Amino acid sequence: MATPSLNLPLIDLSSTDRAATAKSIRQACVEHGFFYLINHGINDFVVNSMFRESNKLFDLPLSEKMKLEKGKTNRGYTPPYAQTLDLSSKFKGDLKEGFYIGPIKDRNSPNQWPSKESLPAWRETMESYYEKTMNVGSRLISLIALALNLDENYFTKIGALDPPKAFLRLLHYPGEISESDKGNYGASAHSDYGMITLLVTDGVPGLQICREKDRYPQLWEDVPHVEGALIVNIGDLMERWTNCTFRSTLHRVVAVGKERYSAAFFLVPNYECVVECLESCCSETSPPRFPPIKSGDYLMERFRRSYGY
Ligand SMILES: O=C(O)CCC(=O)C(=O)O
Ligand SMILES: [Fe+2]
Repeated sequence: MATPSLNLPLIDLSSTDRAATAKSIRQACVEHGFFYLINHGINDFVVNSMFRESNKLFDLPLSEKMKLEKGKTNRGYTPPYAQTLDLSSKFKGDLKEGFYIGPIKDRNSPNQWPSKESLPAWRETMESYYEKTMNVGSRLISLIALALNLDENYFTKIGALDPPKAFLRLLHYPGEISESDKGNYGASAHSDYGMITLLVTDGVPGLQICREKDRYPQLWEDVPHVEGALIVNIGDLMERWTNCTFRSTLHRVVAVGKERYSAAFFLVPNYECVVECLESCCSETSPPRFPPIKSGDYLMERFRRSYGY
């Protein structure tokens, strides 16, 4: 049976009617946990430059990339099979390789960069993409606060974005796969861990979502490419904050026999921030479903399990 395709909502970040935009965001997050963001202001040149440099990094020999291997602070290169997003997967790991870039100004945990000799424009290009996406993410978070009937600066005021914490993960999925990897995934089924994720892809298909995670059998639907749009999805900590009013939707990347590049920007709450049910999302009849948890504790545990350490 062919996989159905979805018509996810389109949210226009340039709209001056913030109340109407917040309303559309609320509907998208309640119904899908995924939407397209258009008119976000990150121009094609910035996105294309990011992909061009990302391509160059993944083209380096494995031995070169392994010199930049990610440590426990989550910055640097992750080879194929390093992570298994679906903890029930029978394969030795997901097919993707990746590269994490953390907060640019974080002096305690510096990023790793390829040498200027091998990739002279790399760092500058990635820092520029990171800053621009962070800016879009912050604007979106204030609209999400409005969508939750909160003050637009709510998440900044409670320290979730102070200082902002986000990881840009460049991803590369192989085209051809070996016999033993038949049935394996580029990225196996998972939901993201943080507040929101802002994703761009090179247009090669593969991303699918499953809206009802508890339904059996699961129904997976293709997320079509929309030129120029970012794909935004809600993460698990936002789902906890909203007492499941907003959905953190299960998704995966299937192997389509074609090489694929994407870049996921994970906006996560500052590690010191305590995530607990928002007042606007609980009532006597709908009490909090999760106990309060420190963002850093939650995220470290999720990372640890997916990387098997
Ligand atoms: O590459 C994609 O389209 C999705 C990646 C993803 O879901 C992730 O890295 O969390
Ligand atoms: Fe994801």
